[in-house]
Amino acid sequence: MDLSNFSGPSEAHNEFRSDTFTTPTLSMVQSLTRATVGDSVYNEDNSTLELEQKVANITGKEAGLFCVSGTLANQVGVRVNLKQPPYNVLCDFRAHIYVHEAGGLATLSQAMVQPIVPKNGVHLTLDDDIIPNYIPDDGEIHAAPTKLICLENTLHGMIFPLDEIVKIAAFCKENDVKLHLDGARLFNASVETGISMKEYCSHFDTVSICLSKTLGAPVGSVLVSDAQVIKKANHFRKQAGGGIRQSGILATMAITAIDENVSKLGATHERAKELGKLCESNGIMLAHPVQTNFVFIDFDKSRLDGKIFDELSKKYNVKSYPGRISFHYQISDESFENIKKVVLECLRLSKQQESTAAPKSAFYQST
Ligand SMILES: Cc1ncc(COP(=O)(O)O)c(C=O)c1O
Ligand SMILES: C[C@@H](O)[C@H](N)C(=O)O
Repeated sequence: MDLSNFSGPSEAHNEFRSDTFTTPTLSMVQSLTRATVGDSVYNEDNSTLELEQKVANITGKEAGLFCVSGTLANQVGVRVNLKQPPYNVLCDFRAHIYVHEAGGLATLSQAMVQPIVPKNGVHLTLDDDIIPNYIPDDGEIHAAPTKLICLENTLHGMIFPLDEIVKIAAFCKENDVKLHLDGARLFNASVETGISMKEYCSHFDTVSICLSKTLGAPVGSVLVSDAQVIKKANHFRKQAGGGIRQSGILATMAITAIDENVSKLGATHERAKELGKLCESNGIMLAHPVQTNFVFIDFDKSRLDGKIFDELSKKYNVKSYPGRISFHYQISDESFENIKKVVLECLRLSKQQESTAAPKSAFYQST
């Protein structure tokens, strides 16, 4: 069997569009020899049960539910926290669950969503953002009471401060509001801060953890919570068509991704920070501070030309959005040098061209 496709450099070696492009490794493929093939709709696949328990143990929760995507893990995580409409969900206006999950909050949860622009421009705070937008469940029939708050850590690569999480969690407990974390890149936050996954997750009712991005598994996320909550979440997952039959082959690859790649996240952050420093030392404005694996360049304020960036990306054989440069552990040394050349040459040529209408970056707009 020719496995050379998995043993050479990853196809994602020059991929800066997203860490979702990470590809399965030879060790992940080899893990398939250990995969069980039970029907996990009946909770009879041991590899899937092993993965779910592994992530539950890492996060300090009782149970986990393997989902085929972070979107499904989030949407089931939201739904399982909500009981009787009308209700309102508070989140950051940039939150993935609001911007990139196809309106699932409205359709799957019948939720009114209140997207909030954080006053500090970086992350939500209890006093400045949550409390002013919180709607009490006091019987006032014109409103939809707030019954869930969703945080995201990291959000655009930025780490949500633990002290603020603690304050928001205490508020939720005092006001019978549930708290969900979109932890698609929580491993990145934990590696960067040294704060354990258990500590972060202890403040939330439900947490979704992605394994298919920064960790490099081909598929999957795990929703973690109390056992009773996960039992009900499984019901909503099935309702959404998310019941998976022989998921053991995906589970063993995800287990391998956790075992082998968490330790590699720090190096991806260092590269992102290096690119961020290079930008700032050359007068290029960043839309967000670089804290983990994303560099968000403010093309408008920096007067950079997105078309020039795209042309240079082709010239240097890298794939990237102008406004967001994403790092992951499969980026090659050569591609890292090339993305730096793209950014610096884009600055030089944009200045040269002094285009008066620098087009907005194609994908992520700065706030
Ligand atoms: C913060 C965040 N949450 C959730 C998701 C959803 O994950 P998926 O693309 O697997 O649905 C993503 C996507 O990468 C994400 O960036
Ligand atoms: C686009 C979005 O769904 C994906 N999570 C990304 O960050 O690339």
